[in-house]
Amino acid sequence: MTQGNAETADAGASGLLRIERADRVLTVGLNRPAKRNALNDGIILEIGECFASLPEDIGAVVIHGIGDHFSSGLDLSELTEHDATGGLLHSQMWHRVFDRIQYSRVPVIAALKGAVIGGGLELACSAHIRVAEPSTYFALPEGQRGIFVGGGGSVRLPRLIGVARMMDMMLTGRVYSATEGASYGFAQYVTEAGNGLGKAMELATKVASNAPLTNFAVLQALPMIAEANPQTGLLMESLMATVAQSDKEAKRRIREFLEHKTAKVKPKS
Ligand SMILES: COc1cc(/C=C/C(=O)SCCNC(=O)CCNC(=O)[C@H](O)C(C)(C)COP(=O)(O)OP(=O)(O)OC[C@H]2O[C@@H](n3cnc4c(N)ncnc43)[C@H](O)[C@@H]2OP(=O)(O)O)ccc1O
Repeated sequence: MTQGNAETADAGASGLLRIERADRVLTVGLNRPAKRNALNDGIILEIGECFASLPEDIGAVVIHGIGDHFSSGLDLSELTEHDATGGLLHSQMWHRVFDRIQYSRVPVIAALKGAVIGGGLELACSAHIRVAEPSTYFALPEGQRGIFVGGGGSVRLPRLIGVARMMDMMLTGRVYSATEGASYGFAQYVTEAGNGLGKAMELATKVASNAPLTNFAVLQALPMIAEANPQTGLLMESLMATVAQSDKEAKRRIREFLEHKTAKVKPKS
């Protein structure tokens, strides 16, 4: 990990990640541009360490790619070293790391550009919000390589884009542009060229200003509620709402609004 400034998290020192901090936002840069940020074991393990040891006062994380691409996916030069058992362990290692992202205490925003391929797309899907520059393209070329997704893609991607579209992607190798991707749910924002990281930082600063308990409920409870049967879901919602509103942070924020001390909710003029 490259030391960005004195407040940089301490996930390792290999240079595979460039981790920097701006106020309450941590940026995690995949730093193998010569290999188009292909995800080798080293970089996956460092991502895992980084998310396991997020500083307590961090409010959001932005993950991005150094160079022209987010990530070209699994480092294909390493996969050939695995037998079946090794393959299983490898995939499960990715699952653990990407779960740390998905179940992170704070929101994670992926700033995408260029290639978002295979395991790179699986990584992006474990984030909570995805921002794409116009250069971004999404693809799952596993079929061409004779492999299958191994980073949780078969679980997370159908939930974003549907089983039929994922089947089409995997069977035909179809490449989706940034705008197509956004319309299908790969990305929530498409920015101007060169502004992906800036937009992601802007969003991260905004989400980091939310009450931590609300962010926690959105990240941890919302996905479970959405998949639960309606009765269970509604009960979970009521419980979560009760916990959140009894927190002193909610009381403080609501009082500030009633005393006209905080911003109103208005559309941008
Ligand atoms: C099965 O268990 C799994 C699976 C997985 C996840 C699976 C996957 O991710 S499958 C998808 C794998 N990725 C690809 O097939 C993409 C391959 N790369 C490209 O198509 C191109 O490199 C590019 C991304 C479009 C960029 O093109 P360009 O800008 O022209 O750059 P290049 O000259 O091609 O590349 C420069 C340099 O980087 C090397 N490289 C690029 N991508 C990879 C890669 N994915 N793996 C290894 N190396 C890569 C390329 O070879 C060049 O190297 P040189 O030495 O020649 O300079 C997950 C978990 C499981 O358990």
